[in-house]
Amino acid sequence: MESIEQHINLLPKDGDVRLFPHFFRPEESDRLLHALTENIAWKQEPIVIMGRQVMQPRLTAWYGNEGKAYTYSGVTMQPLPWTDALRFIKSKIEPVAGVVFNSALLNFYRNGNDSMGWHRDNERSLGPQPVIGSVSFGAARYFQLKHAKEKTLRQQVVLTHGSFLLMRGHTQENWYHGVPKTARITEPRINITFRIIV
Ligand SMILES: O=C(O)CCC(=O)C(=O)O
Ligand SMILES: [Fe+2]
Repeated sequence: MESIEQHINLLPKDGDVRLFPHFFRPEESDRLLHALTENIAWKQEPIVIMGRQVMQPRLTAWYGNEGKAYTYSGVTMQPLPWTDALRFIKSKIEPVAGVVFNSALLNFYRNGNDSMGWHRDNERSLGPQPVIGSVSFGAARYFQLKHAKEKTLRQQVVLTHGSFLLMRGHTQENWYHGVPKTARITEPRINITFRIIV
């Protein structure tokens, strides 16, 4: 099994982010990309930014254990039950992450014009020092991190088809992350962030 110790921390301080670029084999990743594209209840949801309702620049879905509701921008969402593909992915990453996840936010980036703005996954419902397991399939996209206080501290990695990124420790307190728009990418990308709602 892959272990965290074989992978260096991508952050210079104040957090812990490890990347496993080829966590799932290419054929397995193709199969999972297909299953997730077809069998997830993808929706484009509105969000409120500075008092105005706008559509999110990507499709999303929320899956998890029964009873683990999730509140996001004032809206409480009930999770859909795990699909086979999600259960399979969860079972592969949990031994490496060293935790058992109970929910997942899924994002579908239709092309390079879809994105995720700078944010921290530091909601109260995730508890202190949350462990977040992020799995990606499809188009390779940049994943960026920037320190909350020291604006010159930045990190960027490419999240490829079948990669696994683990964020833990003080990362969500001290670092923002996001997925910028990218010109010329026409292929979709799916990302799943597995979480623990406490
Ligand atoms: O798409 C990604 O790689 C990032 C997703 C993310 O940050 C999130 O779901 O909170
Ligand atoms: Fe995030």
